[in-house]
Amino acid sequence: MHIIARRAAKSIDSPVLSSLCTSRLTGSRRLCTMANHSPEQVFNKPKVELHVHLDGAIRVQTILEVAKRRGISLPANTVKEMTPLIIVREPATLSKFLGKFAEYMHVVAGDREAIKRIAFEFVEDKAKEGVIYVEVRYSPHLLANTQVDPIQWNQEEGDLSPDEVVRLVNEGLREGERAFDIKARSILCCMRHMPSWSMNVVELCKKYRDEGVVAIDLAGDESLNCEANSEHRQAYEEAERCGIHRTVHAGEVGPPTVVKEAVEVLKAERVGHGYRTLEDQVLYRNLLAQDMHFEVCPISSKLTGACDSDFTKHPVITFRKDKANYSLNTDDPLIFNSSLHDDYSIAHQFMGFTEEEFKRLNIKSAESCFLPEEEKRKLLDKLYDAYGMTQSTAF
Ligand SMILES: O=c1[nH]cnc2c1ncn2[C@@H]1O[C@H](CO)[C@@H](O)[C@H]1O
Repeated sequence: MHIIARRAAKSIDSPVLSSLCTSRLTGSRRLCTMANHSPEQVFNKPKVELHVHLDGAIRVQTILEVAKRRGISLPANTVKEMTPLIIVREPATLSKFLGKFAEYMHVVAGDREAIKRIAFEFVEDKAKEGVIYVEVRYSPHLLANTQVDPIQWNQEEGDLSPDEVVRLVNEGLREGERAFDIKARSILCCMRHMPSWSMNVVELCKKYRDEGVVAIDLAGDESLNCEANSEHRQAYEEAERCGIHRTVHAGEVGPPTVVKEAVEVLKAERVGHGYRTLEDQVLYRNLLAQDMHFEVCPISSKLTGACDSDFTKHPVITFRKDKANYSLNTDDPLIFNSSLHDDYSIAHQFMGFTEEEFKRLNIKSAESCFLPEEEKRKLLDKLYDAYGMTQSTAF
């Protein structure tokens, strides 16, 4: 099998793989040993990532440096001491996981330099993982300290608006693209518990659609609000009216009705996670027939408690068997202490993914990305080329 490229890689000693594998809740020992000691990297080829949160993908070192510069005291001063305070090691709940953002968001929120920096460094980190196209998402309101009600993370009112946050992230991503030769676009998140922000989110999507913002998302705790509030619905209606692309976190921990609503009411073109779709076979078959894209995040789904902690029972195995349209993504690599290589390794080692399937899912990801058609075509050509395929031999 040619799937494994022999190369020294970060994933070799990946803390997440060893912690996931030594967990009593995970699969077999043989696979664990392989994950811990294998000097090999799964699928060392260009990749596309569609579901990753900017504020869940910050470097711990950056958090420490920004805190120091701003005179913000943290409970730890080194990466080694700070990391355990931020990460989730064992399967928890989505609500508990979301609480982890409070450990560090106050450090970067409201700070222009930090926001631009995290966007730039994000692109560098993705380039190192072999990602050639990424769509990164965040809530501008969670990083602002004015023109947002309520101001988050106990910040004092300042002068950084959600609008300026978007401009700063755009700049950081653009500089990252130039420096690391990959393409990065962004998705702006509405938050389930903050419907009053949503119209502003869609307005920002419209304003910055020519500067790298490609879509709107609805994130946050689906377990608390199963039905989208009318303000979210209005924002999505406006997005559709203006041709802004749409994705929605749905069926991660919420029931299949959330997925149905996302697709039928919010007119989502992709589903964030979507695991619980499988509980409604009629809905699932319909979505398969529509070639709906599922943004799957394996490690995340275990640590948020969204899926069974045994990876050999993961819904993406069914997606693969059914030749569904899905991507593999990290979601929040900071909090899961993971990398995209780790997610691919899990898919390979516990779910039997082959090189053929990795190629197929990356091509489906590119087809489902929110780039304009011509740019999408170029991205697809790059992948076909890197995978030694012509379009006629495509899946
Ligand atoms: O897996 C997830 N499910 C739902 N919401 C999430 C997940 N990961 C992050 N966020 C939420 O999205 C916000 C904007 O990036 C994050 O601040 C977090 O609250």
